[in-house]
Amino acid sequence: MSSKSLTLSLKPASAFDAHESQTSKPVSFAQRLKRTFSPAERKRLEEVALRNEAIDMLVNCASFDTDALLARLFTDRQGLTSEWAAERLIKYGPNIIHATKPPAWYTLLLLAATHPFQILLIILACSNVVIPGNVNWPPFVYLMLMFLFATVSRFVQEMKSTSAAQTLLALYKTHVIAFRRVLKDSLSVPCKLERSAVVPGDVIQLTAGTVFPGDCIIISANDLMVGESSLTGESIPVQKTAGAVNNSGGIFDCTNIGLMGTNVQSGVGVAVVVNTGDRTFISGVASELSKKGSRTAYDRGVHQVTYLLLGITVTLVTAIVLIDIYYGKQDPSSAFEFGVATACGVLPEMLPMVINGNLIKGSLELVKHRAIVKQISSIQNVGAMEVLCSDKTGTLTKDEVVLIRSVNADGNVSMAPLSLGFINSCLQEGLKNILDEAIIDAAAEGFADFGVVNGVVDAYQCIAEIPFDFERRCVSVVVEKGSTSEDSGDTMVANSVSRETIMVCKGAVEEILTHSTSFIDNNGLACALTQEKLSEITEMIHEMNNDGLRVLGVATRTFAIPKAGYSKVDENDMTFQGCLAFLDPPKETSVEAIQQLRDLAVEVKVLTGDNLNVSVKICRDVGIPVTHVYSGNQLESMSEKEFENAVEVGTVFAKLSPVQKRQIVEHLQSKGKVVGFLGDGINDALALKCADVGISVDMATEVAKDAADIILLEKSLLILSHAVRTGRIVYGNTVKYIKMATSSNFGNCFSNVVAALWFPSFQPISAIMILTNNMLYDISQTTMPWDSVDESFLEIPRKWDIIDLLMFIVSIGPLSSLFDASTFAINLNYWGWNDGVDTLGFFQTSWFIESLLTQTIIVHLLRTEKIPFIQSAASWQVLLGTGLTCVAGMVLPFTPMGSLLGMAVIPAIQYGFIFMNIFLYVCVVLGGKAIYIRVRGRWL
Ligand SMILES: Nc1ncnc2c1ncn2[C@@H]1O[C@H](COP(=O)(O)OP(=O)(O)OP(=O)(O)O)[C@@H](O)[C@H]1O
Ligand SMILES: [Mg+2]
Repeated sequence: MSSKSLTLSLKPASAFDAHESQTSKPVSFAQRLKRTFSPAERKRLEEVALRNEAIDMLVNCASFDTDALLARLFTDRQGLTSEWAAERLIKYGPNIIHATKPPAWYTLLLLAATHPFQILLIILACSNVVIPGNVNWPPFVYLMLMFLFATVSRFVQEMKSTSAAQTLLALYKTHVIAFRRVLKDSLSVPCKLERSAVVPGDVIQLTAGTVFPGDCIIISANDLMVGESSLTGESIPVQKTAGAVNNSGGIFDCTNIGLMGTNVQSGVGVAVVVNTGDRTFISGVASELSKKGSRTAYDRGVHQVTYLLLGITVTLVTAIVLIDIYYGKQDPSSAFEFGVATACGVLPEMLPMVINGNLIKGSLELVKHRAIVKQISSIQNVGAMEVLCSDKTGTLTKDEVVLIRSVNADGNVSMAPLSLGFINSCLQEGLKNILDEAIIDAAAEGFADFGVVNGVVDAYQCIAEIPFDFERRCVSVVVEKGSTSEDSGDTMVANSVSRETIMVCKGAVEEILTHSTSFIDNNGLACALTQEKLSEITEMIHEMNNDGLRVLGVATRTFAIPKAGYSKVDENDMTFQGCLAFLDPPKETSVEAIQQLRDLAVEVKVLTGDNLNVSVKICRDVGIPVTHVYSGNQLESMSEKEFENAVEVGTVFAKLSPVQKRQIVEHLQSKGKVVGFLGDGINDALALKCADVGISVDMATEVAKDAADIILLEKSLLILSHAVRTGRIVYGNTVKYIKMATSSNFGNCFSNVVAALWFPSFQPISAIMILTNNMLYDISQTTMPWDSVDESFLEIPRKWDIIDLLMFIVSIGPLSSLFDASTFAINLNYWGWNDGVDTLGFFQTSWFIESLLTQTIIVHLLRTEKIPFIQSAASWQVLLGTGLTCVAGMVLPFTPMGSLLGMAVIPAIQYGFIFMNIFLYVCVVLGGKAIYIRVRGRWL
């Protein structure tokens, strides 16, 4: 290592140091912080100050010319050396936003310990030891042990889910191309860097699909259009420029700034990274954005369930407390304590644990089927998916596009379109996709026959490019014949390609024809493109499309005098050179996969940017109905009503722009549908982000992968049917828990109201017994993710339905109250346990056992719509869990722990009464279930 490079490598760090030392430790600010805020708040505020400073510096940099900017960032156009990059990586840390890092273990522990349920346990525990003269240690110890157990189990579950999420994220990587060199004097090479390895000063390449890896200043741009919807919600891309700008308007007015997370929609360029990780603009809004972005069907469902349960709890508990106070059964503080314990009984506080357990299990299951779930909650949305919108290439068709025909405007085989297409595909730097690859492959073969493959591209110098975009659907390069290999091109390229400046445009054939005024005939002569000829060419293209061929048009325009710059408006008055036809055959598995999705009641719609005829042909081949097909233009000219109808009935939508793809997804969602979107292109990113579940593939563009929730390691619809089934199992086991827990807890709570009115002088169960009951039941429920789900349940999409949940709770819940009432009657009248003092232990113990047993046994009835054990049995884990809970409940009164809880050993005959009650209860629930299914048409 030379001393020169060492000096240079140290410079950046010290310069940035100086910058930071001004910002992070301004003495008065720090002192003020210390005086006013807690250490955690102080840290957060310091971070905010640092970020603001970094953003100010970014805006400041926007006004620098490129050389000054690079000097300021201690880098140059060749990029960083490996050593500089390594030093900066140590200094600034990996390029990760703090908000997306997993919480530390102590944060999880703190959250687990401060859950309302846990706080209540502490309050109840302390209430036994704080009143002087009434200190009761055993219940205190018991409640504290309960607190410990609940905290540890919640903490372990949270740790498991965090590490599973991290494992899944580690399977998925995002990249960017940066220029780096080994030493200062070495040649700079573009290298594929993982996004987390990008550091300030890195010089990165921008092509369509690139996601800005940090906050950057653009130093070179050619028709660079950047999508900022991830930040601003605005779907129209913004034109970016290179070079100094007036920065007085702020960050969004500086057209040379590319912010982290935004992406290149079209065009090419180079940018230098200024800020990374927590210093970026997006890091300040990351948590807000993630909140906004996560309102999927699942999240909406969970929110609704939470509010519903809170509503029910508050209503019933208020009723109990008021009745107790009214009858003077307890003093207000004990009534409140009892009320809170009852609330704990109703709330399924294991819900987050059960949901997480289910999600983790499902996500890890999907990895086996070669799909990575980026956001584990998406797994439920896949199960709920009713419509899958998909693009066409690589999904329905193979990812192996082959060029099979190159024809002129007369339909005769001609090498000119291929050679021109080849020049265009090789020289364009923007979006190179499988069509370009197919052209290059075919041209290489074709040219090889003529022995001139090498040198053709060298013979032409690209002087300008008008990059591809999905609105124009074409790309142009402007070339000049170079001097290095005089003869090489002439044999291949049509006569019109001479030594002049020529623009070669290739793209969707309809668009190319619209902008052409002449064509090259069989003799190589340019003729006027009449209406008649146009119809003839269109007819020829239709025929190729009907054979399943994708067709691109190629046209040229010659400039006698080179222009200073070229843009879209120059793509006019062109000479149509001919067509390139590609074979894009459907995958063998597509028919089966579509059928599988249909069997799972998932409707498939194809949303493509490609031509209508070829899309219809492919869809027909794979079994997608093609009776209602629409093109983007048709949709545009429709009234709102017509559009709604078209989106509803249509199965194939062609020639769509990226915004139209998103509009269709949005519209389906507004009709209450859960929508999935499968796509891999830049043009799919908006729709992917907007869908309830965005699905992309590992080979996709970075922007599509970024927007997706699930990444398939193989682009196959077959994986999707596994994903759908897994999602539905996850949903099934979650909803089972919610319905079972809430309905039986609701029943118990309702029985408490009945008891409060019936025998106002004492409580049917003590607060501590409610908590014990609740805890035993919850332990048995932790086995729920391992339960099996009936095949019939997996047949249709399942989504959260709050009305259904409410109906379930109020219809099934109170059934248990009937038998609770019967136990109360036996206790009061047969045994005479009604003094609320000497016989209180008997009364409360017998109801404790009865309520725990009914609640646990009923799990087997509620978990399936079929006849339990005979037609559908739970998994062994659930059988074991519920069995042990029942045994524990019955044994408890005989143990010292039982007496601690105030339990008494009840007469053997009372067990007989309880079992009889339970038997009758099971019969009634079976009957109730049959009626419920008949009326509501569903069970779970
Ligand atoms: N490399 C290219 N050069 C020129 N034109 C292209 C190129 N790639 C695509 N096009 C044109 O743009 C249109 C839309 O692009 P594309 O087919 O990739 O859209 P899409 O919605 O992703 O379709 P698909 O469903 O097939 O993936 C194509 O039909 C084609 O006419
Ligand atoms: Mg595509």
